[in-house]
Amino acid sequence: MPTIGIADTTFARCNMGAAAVDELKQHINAKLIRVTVPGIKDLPVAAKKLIEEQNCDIVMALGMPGSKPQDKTCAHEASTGIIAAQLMTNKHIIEVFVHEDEGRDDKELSFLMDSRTREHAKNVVKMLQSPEQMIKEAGTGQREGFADAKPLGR
Ligand SMILES: Cc1nc2c(=O)[nH]c(=O)nc-2n(C[C@H](O)[C@H](O)[C@H](O)CO)c1C
Repeated sequence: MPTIGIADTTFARCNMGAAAVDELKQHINAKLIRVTVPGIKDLPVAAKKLIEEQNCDIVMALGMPGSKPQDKTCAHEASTGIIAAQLMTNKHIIEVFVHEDEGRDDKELSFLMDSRTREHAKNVVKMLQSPEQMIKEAGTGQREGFADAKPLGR
């Protein structure tokens, strides 16, 4: 049985961790280990600890960068840290970030945070259980949250 780590933040304005747990439970029989940290810059070490200390096979790193310039910088730093943690551990850490200004209003932001989390949870299940399905979807313009892009058909 695989072990999946879920790391989320208190900074986010929706409970992304709960959405991930709910979606994963619908699709996979796995041990789920959840941690919550203050913000996205705390996610890299949280994910690394889930992999190294809790033996997670894969981790979802969930967060909401705010809309201010300093939040954008923070998001870039957090992403760099998450990539470094992946390289250090040789495990995937699926970064699920929803920028606060991606939604036109609170309703759309809430929808996006939930739907992007859930669609990436399904990606995690596929990556663990049926990587061949990911290959089938290569180049199909998949987008998590909003509508998929149109494939170019070549
Ligand atoms: C400026 C800033 N912006 C964000 C953000 O947009 N989203 C987020 O989740 N967290 C932010 N933080 C907090 C940091 O990620 C971190 O939690 C603190 O610096 C403590 O390590 C900070 C400090």
